[in-house]
Amino acid sequence: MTSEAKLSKDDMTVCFILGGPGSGKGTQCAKLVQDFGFVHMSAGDLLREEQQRPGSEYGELIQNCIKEGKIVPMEVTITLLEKKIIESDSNRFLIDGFPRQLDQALAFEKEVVESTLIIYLECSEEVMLKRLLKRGETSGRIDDNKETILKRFKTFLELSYPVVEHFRKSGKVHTVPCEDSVEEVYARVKPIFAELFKQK
Ligand SMILES: Nc1ncnc2c1ncn2[C@@H]1O[C@H](COP(=O)(O)OP(=O)(O)OP(=O)(O)O)[C@@H](O)[C@H]1O
Ligand SMILES: O=c1ccn([C@@H]2O[C@H](COP(=O)(O)O)[C@@H](O)[C@H]2O)c(=O)[nH]1
Ligand SMILES: [Mg+2]
Repeated sequence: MTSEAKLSKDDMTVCFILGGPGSGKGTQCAKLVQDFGFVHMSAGDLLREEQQRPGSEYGELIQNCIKEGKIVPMEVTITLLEKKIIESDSNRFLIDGFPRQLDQALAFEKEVVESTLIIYLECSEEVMLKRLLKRGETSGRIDDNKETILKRFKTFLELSYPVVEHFRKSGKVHTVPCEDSVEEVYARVKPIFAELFKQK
């Protein structure tokens, strides 16, 4: 990583999709991809891919962090995200579940590219817990169990939510209540994108 942003906000659009564990980030991103042609990059998925890549020097570190609901050092995550952006033909990206911590937000915007828009999916822990326990019946994710979910909630509140607060000052954050059905939540998200970006 260098000390200056490598990419320009004038040439590309990066939207951060933030929210607690199980708030529905991935679900809403899938719908935005269909309607607005963004490339969806889930930081968690990229880390899981890297963890499983034979020969990865970060495999064990990533696995331990995910199991404990902790945050993987930003050098690893930013390198994976940056590589995906540079390799892509697109210039519209939804970055789901990143930045997870204030220093990550500052580093990514300074060294890679500034974000255009932030969606914050607001959800109670009660609803998120219910969704994640249900997802855990089939997901196979090592962090979809009650013990890890509670740790993930703590990490979100203490380290990740301050990222949302930070971006609020820039006026880029749109807070979306997300305890209703997928379609009802998307009916709130879609107009935000429709106003800023052309539909496919
Ligand atoms: N609005 C909704 N109503 C009911 N269930 C939902 C809703 N949105 C998502 N879900 C379900 O909740 C679970 C979590 O959703 P999703 O994977 O999109 O969340 P996430 O924020 O990406 O979670 P994580 O942070 O763990 O990656 C999934 O099983 C999904 O089908
Ligand atoms: O930027 C990130 C994103 C994720 N992690 C780790 O992965 C898990 C799962 O993330 P999901 O977004 O729920 O898929 C998360 O609890 C962290 O341990 C990360 O460190 N940095
Ligand atoms: Mg997800």
